Amino acid sequence: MATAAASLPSIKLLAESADLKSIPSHYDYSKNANEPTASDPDESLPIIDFSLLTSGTLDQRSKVIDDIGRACQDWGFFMVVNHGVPETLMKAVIGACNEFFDLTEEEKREFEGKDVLDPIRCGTSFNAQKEKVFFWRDFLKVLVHPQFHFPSKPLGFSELSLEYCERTRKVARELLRGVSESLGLEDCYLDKALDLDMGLQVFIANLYPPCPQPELAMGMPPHSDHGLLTLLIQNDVGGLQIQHNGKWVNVNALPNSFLVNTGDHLEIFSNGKYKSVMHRAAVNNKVTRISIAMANGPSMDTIVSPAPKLVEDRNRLPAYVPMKYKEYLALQQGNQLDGKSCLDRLLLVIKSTMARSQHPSILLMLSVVTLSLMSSSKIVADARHLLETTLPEVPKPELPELPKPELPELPPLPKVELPPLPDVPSLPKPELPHVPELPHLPEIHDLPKPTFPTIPTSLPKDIHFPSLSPP
Ligand SMILES: O=C(O)CCC(=O)C(=O)O
Ligand SMILES: [Fe+2]
Repeated sequence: MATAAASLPSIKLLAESADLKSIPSHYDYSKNANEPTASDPDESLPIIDFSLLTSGTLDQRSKVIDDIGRACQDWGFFMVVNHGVPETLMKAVIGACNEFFDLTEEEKREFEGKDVLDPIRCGTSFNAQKEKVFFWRDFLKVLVHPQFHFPSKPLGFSELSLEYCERTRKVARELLRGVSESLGLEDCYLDKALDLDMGLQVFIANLYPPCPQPELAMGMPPHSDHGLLTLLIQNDVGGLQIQHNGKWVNVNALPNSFLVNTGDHLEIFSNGKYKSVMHRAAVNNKVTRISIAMANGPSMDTIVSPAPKLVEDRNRLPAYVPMKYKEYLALQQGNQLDGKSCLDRLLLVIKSTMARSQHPSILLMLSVVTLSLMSSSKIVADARHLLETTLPEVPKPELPELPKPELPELPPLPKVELPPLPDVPSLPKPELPHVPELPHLPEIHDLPKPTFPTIPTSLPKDIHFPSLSPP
């Protein structure tokens, strides 16, 4: 595939080639995966009025926070209205993206990038080096925070996008404060735990030109996003579909709204309460669709694990192995885009335990393996202590080789009842060593008698005494 990938033209070029009546077979996604078609949703998609979050009364704010929590839990998706980002700015950035994709193939090659973590990358499909079937999509992907990078062409694109990135980042951070509160945490808990001051923001522009056989091709296959929340806008042409209650539903966007979806790192952080939503982009045979997704995540160096407060305080087992965000990103971006396969790797320990273990002690032991990878040293220490003191006879289990799992849907985690800690036996009174008696002090002998100088007893003979007789 590497040869085909290396010579793969942009989808724009292919779509514009004269007389294209059918798609080349390596764009036929239907051969690869029989994806069910989408329909319009039975109920209306959740709508969040952003202005009530920032300037509503206390009651209005707490209602919006409840709505955000419910939307994250039931849908993994909501539309945000009254967000304060000017519509003119949104439209101008979409227009500038269109101009970028209009650059010549050679001009765009300057921004191609090599590595999946390069700050500026453009190309076609998702990861053409790894794919067997390609997607009907060209893209530009730029890391815009904590450092702002951007292509130097077309003129003015970078300045306009900087403004747009900053405005959407503010909206995303405000929404994440609401998300944090909706989880029963302080509004700044998530922000601090995931170091959002240094949070990664990625600007992703997608171009989906008209496709002669839209029912066979796929713009973007089913996937979840890696970050916390993604804010998406489009050029008034629909195509986004999300999975809801096992069915694919069309997202019919409200004018001037952000389409917001939950990402894998929100699922990890909330310990599975807010699942990242599966979504895909369908294509059409009439007009070009452009979308801009702003992915907002933790800082690249944060090791993300389920929020300790959600695990410790609520007596839950963490359901995901911790991983540095940067490594997760490299893993997801460096492979084929395949549903939630990347996130599933972090879930495997628990899943395989659930699937194979009949014995709660094995569940406990494997949980300790999970826990020992976690940052909360208190939980790890408690769990290890428990294992050592209550289960000394349990042999280390021989874990079978895990096949590329066809795993059943994860049933809800059972609450593991931890046995009470054993009584600590009282320590025997220590035998104190015998302290030897002090030796007698030596007797102080009489001081030697001082020798006094001998005082002469007779006067010297030659002393002359004056005569005492009267003269
Ligand atoms: O274009 C769309 O509607 C979806 C894009 C998307 O999912 C993404 O860029 O991650
Ligand atoms: Fe996405």
